[in-house]
Amino acid sequence: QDFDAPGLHKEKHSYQSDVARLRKIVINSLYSHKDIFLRELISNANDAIEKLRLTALTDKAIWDGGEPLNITIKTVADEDGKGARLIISDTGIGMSADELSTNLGTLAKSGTSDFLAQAENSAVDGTGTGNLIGAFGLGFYSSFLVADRVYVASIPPKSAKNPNPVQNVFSSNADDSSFEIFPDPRGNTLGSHGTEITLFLKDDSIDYLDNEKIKALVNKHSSYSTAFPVYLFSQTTEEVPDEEAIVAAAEAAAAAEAEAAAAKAAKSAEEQDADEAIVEDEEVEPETPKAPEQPLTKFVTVDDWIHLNALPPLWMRDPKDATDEDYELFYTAFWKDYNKPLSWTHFSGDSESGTSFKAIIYLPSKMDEEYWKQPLAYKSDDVKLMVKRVFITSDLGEDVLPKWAAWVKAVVDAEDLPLNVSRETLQSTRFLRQLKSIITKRILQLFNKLVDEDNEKFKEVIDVYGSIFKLGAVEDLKNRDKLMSLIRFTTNQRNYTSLDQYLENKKQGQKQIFYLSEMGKSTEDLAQSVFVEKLHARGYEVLLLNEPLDEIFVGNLRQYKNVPFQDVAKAGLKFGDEDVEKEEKEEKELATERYAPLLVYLKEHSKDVVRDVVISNRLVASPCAVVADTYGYTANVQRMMSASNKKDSAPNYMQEFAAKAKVLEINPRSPLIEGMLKRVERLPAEDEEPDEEAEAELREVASILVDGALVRSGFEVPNTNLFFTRVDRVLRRSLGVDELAPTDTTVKPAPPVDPELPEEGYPAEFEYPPGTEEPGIHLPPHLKDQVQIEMEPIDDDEWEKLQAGGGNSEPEPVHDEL
Ligand SMILES: Nc1ncnc2c1ncn2[C@@H]1O[C@H](COP(=O)(O)OP(=O)(O)OP(=O)(O)O)[C@@H](O)[C@H]1O
Repeated sequence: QDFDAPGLHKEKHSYQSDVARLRKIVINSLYSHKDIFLRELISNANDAIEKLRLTALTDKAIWDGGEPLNITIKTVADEDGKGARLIISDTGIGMSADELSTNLGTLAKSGTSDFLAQAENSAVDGTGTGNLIGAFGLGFYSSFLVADRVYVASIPPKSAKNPNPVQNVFSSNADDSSFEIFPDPRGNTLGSHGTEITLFLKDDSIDYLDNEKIKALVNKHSSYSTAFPVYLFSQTTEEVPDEEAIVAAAEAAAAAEAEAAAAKAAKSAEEQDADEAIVEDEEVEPETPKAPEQPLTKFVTVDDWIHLNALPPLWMRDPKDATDEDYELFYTAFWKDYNKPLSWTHFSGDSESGTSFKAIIYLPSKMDEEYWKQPLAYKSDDVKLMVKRVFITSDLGEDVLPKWAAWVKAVVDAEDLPLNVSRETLQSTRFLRQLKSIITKRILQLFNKLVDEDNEKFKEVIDVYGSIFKLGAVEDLKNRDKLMSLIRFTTNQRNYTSLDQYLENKKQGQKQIFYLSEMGKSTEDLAQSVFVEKLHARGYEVLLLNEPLDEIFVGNLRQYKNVPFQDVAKAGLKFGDEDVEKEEKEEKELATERYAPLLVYLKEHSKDVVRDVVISNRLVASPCAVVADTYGYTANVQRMMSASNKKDSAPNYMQEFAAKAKVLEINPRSPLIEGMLKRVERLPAEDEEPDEEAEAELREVASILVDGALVRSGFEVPNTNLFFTRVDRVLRRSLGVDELAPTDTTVKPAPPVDPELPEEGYPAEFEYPPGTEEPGIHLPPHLKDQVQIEMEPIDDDEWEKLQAGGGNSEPEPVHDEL
């Protein structure tokens, strides 16, 4: 009986809407990647067998270790008229009718809707379909790339919940929005557990009937997807001895011999009779009759199961026998990461506890986004522990790796651990405790090897792992020095500079490592900062830090090889060359004397923002800058503090104090500052008649100067509106426009309240954009930060037309802009 036999009771179910969408995307956009279906189905089969084996560790009734665990592939040409089929079976955990319906009819993944929206977009513009496969395992639904009809027959093992499991079938057509579930009309063909997926191939996919193609595909994409054997059904024609023909031939030969003997006897009797009569007759031997010629072999079709993944797993092989491609394919198959790994190391060893093991450690080329959300709480399941090639667990507990290395992907195969080791016992084994230092040591070695051997690759490493090294240096005291030596910085002079290189470039007398830190700012912008200008002009190197971790990093470490870090935006900066410093000191003293009136004036004027105003020796071209005290907040830290304290309404005096702990530094060589000094000096003395206009003007210039210094130094101005009103006034003055001439600020008020209430709800035919439940403007996620919505002004005529159309008889005042 087949799946479509008449009279079967088939229960019809609808696909969850996301499944319908996903299937559509898969079918429409991944056409040129059809091959992936096989990899996906083999990977599912592997997972199902793995699950069976793991469940059986605690419940022997499920599988006693006797029956073989394997995956089989069989092709059937359309000789029986049912259609060409590819059948993929496994002896895994199987599914009940309910599981068939939930697992194959719904998507349980979080973030699926986002993914689908993204996928739909990339499918529309034809880009990124390759990435799409990478971003999301398309799993079972990729079957529909090659099949227009799919049947999944499955039976779960006997369990307390399901003591008499039945083999059920899930069936669906590629274009159906529903699927059916029904008991398998063939009865139980799968034994005690397992799944069989029958793909009725589309006309354009008949080439998957070719065993050679299947072999090539499994070799390329799936030889590492599973450690369980994958067998391909094959039929070959062989020439074998044809027993029947041999017997018949022997009989025929015997008969012919007998006939010949009889003929000979008859002839000799005849000869005796005629002996005297015909003496001259020549003696002629009677011809021996030949047995009819028959082939003694025949051609038979021989069924065979070819083992496709017979090579030992990659980690068990000698690294010399494996190619880069082998390592890359293994990585993809094992961790389902479709981005090529950055690098890897393959080694074997003996732990101190005497366990010998083989391992491969990979550096992924992208950090899992989840990692950076909470690097110190990230728990990976990417270190896979095997015992004698059998997967045991990837849950190795909290501390299997240092936090900074929790992203690593590794497979470790231990020879001498018991196969049925439970997670709890495992965690107390010495081997696991040693694993942490083994893996950490090897990762660091791998990074150092890249530093020594492959500079270009190491730059890629820095782009991905740069922040990780900083985190590690803060968090992992034991490996701090090694991690510090891996960190690279952009400086005002070069890129990818290590701290050792920085120290080699240190100038005579320099006793500080100079840095400027502002999160999120480009290093180009940082290099232009007022705080860097003099250091740069004099040839000093300054580390330009713009990553979130940087401030924490320098704040925690404070020094490298006994040389302290110095924030160039803070007080305490010392060049260290005594002569210059002496000269500068004298210059500064002279300037302080000369600029005393301006310093006093500015100090009074900016007392709400800064603690003091002083002559600067750090500025070259800029007129002024705001510098934080050693204990004060830099602009960067102040921004971080105010972002994290927005909701905290209670005033924090410590913070206010720290925020004000900054100094305005002015550049005595700047003409602007000189000009201001002159203006201050020209102000009438206290006992003279005040010149209100001149005073107001100077106040304004001073305010703009202080605010400008704040902005230049990365701080926010206290009152942006006021700042711009002042700039506006100065601009008017410089243009000779009347400062007090008012701007026409009249606007047309809104029309009166509309008495008509909008209808509730939305029209019946209203369709929300896919993936949204709320009305509104919905942008696909990749456009969210790039698109701004602008309202178009409606001109008066148009508005009046609208008004007239709306039946409003009285002319209403109208808006000139909406
Ligand atoms: N051969 C199988 N045996 C048992 N269960 C299966 C089999 N194939 C699929 N399933 C079940 O169906 C679910 C959905 O499969 P699907 O391939 O769509 O996604 P997935 O395997 O969970 O994810 P991904 O393919 O992205 O790894 C699986 O999680 C599993 O529970």
